[in-house]
Amino acid sequence: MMHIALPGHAPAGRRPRLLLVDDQPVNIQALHRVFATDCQVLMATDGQRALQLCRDRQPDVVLLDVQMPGMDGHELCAELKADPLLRGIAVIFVTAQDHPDDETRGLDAGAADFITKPFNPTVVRARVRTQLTLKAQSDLLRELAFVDGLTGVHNRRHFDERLLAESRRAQRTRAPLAVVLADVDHFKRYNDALGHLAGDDCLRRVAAALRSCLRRPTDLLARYGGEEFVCLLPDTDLAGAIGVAQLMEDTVRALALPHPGVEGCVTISLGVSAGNQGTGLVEAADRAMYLAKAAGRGRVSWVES
Ligand SMILES: Nc1nc2c(ncn2[C@@H]2O[C@H](COP(=O)(O)OP(=O)(O)OP(=O)(O)O)[C@@H](O)[C@H]2O)c(=O)[nH]1
Repeated sequence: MMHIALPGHAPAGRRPRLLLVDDQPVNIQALHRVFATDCQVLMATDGQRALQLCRDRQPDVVLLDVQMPGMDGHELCAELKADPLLRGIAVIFVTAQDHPDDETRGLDAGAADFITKPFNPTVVRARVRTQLTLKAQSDLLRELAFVDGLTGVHNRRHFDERLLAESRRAQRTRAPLAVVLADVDHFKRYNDALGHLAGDDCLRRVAAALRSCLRRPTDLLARYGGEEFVCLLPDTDLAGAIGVAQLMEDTVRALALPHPGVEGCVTISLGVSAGNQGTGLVEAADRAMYLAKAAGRGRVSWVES
């Protein structure tokens, strides 16, 4: 078999992740042999299990049998394309049918390509490689679109998307989820005293300090707007999140950035909330942050949910 190198630039440097869906294990085995060396291969023999794997493991490409008992390939493809968190997964239908109407139906449902059985391994590899390259490029563009230009941390759009995904996960697993909001104190006075360029530099240094406080790969820091930052901490309860917030307060204070507007140094006020579902967490953290402001700034407050 001619060897075609598969792109290795999937998100976070991981190997491309492929999901094989077919109700006949023998077909899955045949495809598994083609991709086992280059890809992380996930397998499912029914549509429901495949959908769950898409939610839990976010494959880059799905090779999907059209005819399956229960949820068939078209239904699964429609489910994926209707979900904002899953619609980026490229779907390639693998089917015994080669009637143009079937192909049109599949492409209309959002499939990226079509492969007919019995398949030629070299052709399948080439087609999957094309989809993996396109997927890696669109992941890169998404990544760039999700970064804040001033500070280099994620932006609010990315936070909102991750909050939705982590909320679903927290509800499913009953794991706690925490949000920390951090706002630079008297930042208007800082800008007024030193100018906007110095203000921008201050925001960059605060962002770097906040980022240094996050240790887990699943923790997320984003610029929420202006001089406000937000952290999403999966699998973290209120006590854990208060600890992270306190470390952030200490770390920014330790920068000892002079703040002429208050005759002291730059501080942040933080609000913390935690719960089993994302809805209301940001609002609760915002309320807590205003409590920290009202209590004198440069401190952490929290609300139980
Ligand atoms: N330099 C700079 N300033 C910004 C940026 N985004 C927002 N700001 C400024 O941040 C200031 C926020 O002011 P306020 O919302 O009144 O809050 P504050 O002065 O920090 O006061 P407290 O939050 O009550 O401590 C405004 O002057 C904004 O212009 C930015 O990207 N760069």
